Amino acid sequence: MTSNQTVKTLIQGEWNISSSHKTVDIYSPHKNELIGQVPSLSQEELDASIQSTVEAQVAWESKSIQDRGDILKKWADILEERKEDIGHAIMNEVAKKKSSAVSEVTRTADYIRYTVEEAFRLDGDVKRGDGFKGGSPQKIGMVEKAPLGTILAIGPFNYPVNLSASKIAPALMQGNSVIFKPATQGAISGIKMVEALIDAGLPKELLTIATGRGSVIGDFLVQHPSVDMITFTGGTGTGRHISELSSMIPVVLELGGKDPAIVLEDADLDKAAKEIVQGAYSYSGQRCTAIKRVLVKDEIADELASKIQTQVDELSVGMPEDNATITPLINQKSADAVQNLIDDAKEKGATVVTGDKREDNLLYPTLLDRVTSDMNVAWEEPFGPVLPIIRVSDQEEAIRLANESEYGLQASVFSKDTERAISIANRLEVGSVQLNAKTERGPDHFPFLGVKASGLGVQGIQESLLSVVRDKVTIINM
Ligand SMILES: NC(=O)C1=CN([C@@H]2O[C@H](COP(=O)(O)OP(=O)(O)OC[C@H]3O[C@@H](n4cnc5c(N)ncnc54)[C@H](OP(=O)(O)O)[C@@H]3O)[C@@H](O)[C@H]2O)C=CC1
Ligand SMILES: O=C(O)[C@H](O)COP(=O)(O)O
Repeated sequence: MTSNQTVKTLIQGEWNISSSHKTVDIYSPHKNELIGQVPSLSQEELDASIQSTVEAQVAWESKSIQDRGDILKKWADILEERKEDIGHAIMNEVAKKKSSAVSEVTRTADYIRYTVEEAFRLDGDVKRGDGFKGGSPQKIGMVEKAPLGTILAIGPFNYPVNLSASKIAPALMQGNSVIFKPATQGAISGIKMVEALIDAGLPKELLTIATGRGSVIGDFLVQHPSVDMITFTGGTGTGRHISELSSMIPVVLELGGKDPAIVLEDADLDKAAKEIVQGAYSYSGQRCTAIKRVLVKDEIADELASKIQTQVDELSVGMPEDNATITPLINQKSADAVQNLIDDAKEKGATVVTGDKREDNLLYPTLLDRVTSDMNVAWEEPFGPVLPIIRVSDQEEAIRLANESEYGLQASVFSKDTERAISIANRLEVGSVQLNAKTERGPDHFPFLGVKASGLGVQGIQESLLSVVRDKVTIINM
């Protein structure tokens, strides 16, 4: 494929390829064929584009919030009009089943609309000087929310449109400009999403799409002196690296997880099994919020395992075009990593209840029982369709194992005794706890956060809007 088949990126206010003609190949995970190329930008090109994006921010900030909102609402409408086309790109690039790929686009349009409305409601504050002992009533403090400047938004492959727009929309709405670094596997979808934004009327200079491999351009972007804030979703290793490199700027990190489902003896086991299977296996387990281990009381473990197995065996396995739930993983390396976890558990005595079958990067949904703490799958995050069942003797052991993980994104607790479930929830070191339901991010206006190795800062619509502004205080001395 030559460079004239390369998908153009947005640099210095123009849709363009790299002047070096260097590109990165994008292969479809399930067809295993080249589906396009994106420009591999040099540091010099990025630097020039960041400069023009920084300069464009001044005029954008001075626009009225209504005008900014109009452009973003139009963006949402265009995304919805193009949901099939963009959904198709997502499906091709990350092997997400067609219906979920399309609903990722409509979910994104809804997210943008809510962001606009929420931004209208986020007013500043007025402080009285005499509210503090000795303060003068002649002093009035006007506390406004000012944009931080230029936001570096870095997204992961698994939601290449939604998790990018959920960073870009709040940043723009609050008057910032944006450097968008899409995941390489997902960059074509990300570019299509930005095309819709430009067609909605966003000034082109206001956004740079920094295409190229994160391993090549990532450190340069993160350390760029014109970046005023970083918002990142991706792996914990990358997130840690970014937080070490960045200096004196705010950073929001949404990282990996090892979400436990704690199932108590008084739970509705049919409901628990259904929620656990949906939570663990949708999009082949490639979700940070996927249920990644079951901690179950020994006395009900056989029954629960059997109910989970029945449902796992009903999951459709195949291609994203056919709307299969289990589709090929993002690449061979990821499939190898998941397979290694399964093999390690088997060697150490785990029981394969179902699954453990592989065709290239297509892994069949796998359920492991009698997983113990010496097995890697008890602790590591598999970004794939494998679920370990860990049997516990009592509630205390479940809480201890849940909290022993380095991760702390979400957890589920299944019990008919709500007070008991809440008291367990209060002891879990995670961002959110779901009572009697699977772990998941939505609804999207709820705060979404991870603690420990799962993240730093909070997303969610209001929280994301607040993460890209600072207080600007003007004191009137009457
Ligand atoms: N908590 C949450 O909300 C979520 C967490 N995740 C986590 O993300 C992981 C899977 O996503 P994946 O895309 O593989 O994650 P990665 O961490 O591999 O990549 C995420 C993004 O970071 C970029 N990147 C890579 N190196 C650098 C660097 N040095 N500096 C700056 N950016 C860099 C990548 O670019 P490139 O693609 O070019 O390498 C990509 O855009 C899982 O661990 C999952 O749990 C995923 C979704 C949601
Ligand atoms: O990337 C992820 O995994 C998401 O943040 C989780 O979103 P979901 O729970 O809506 O799939």
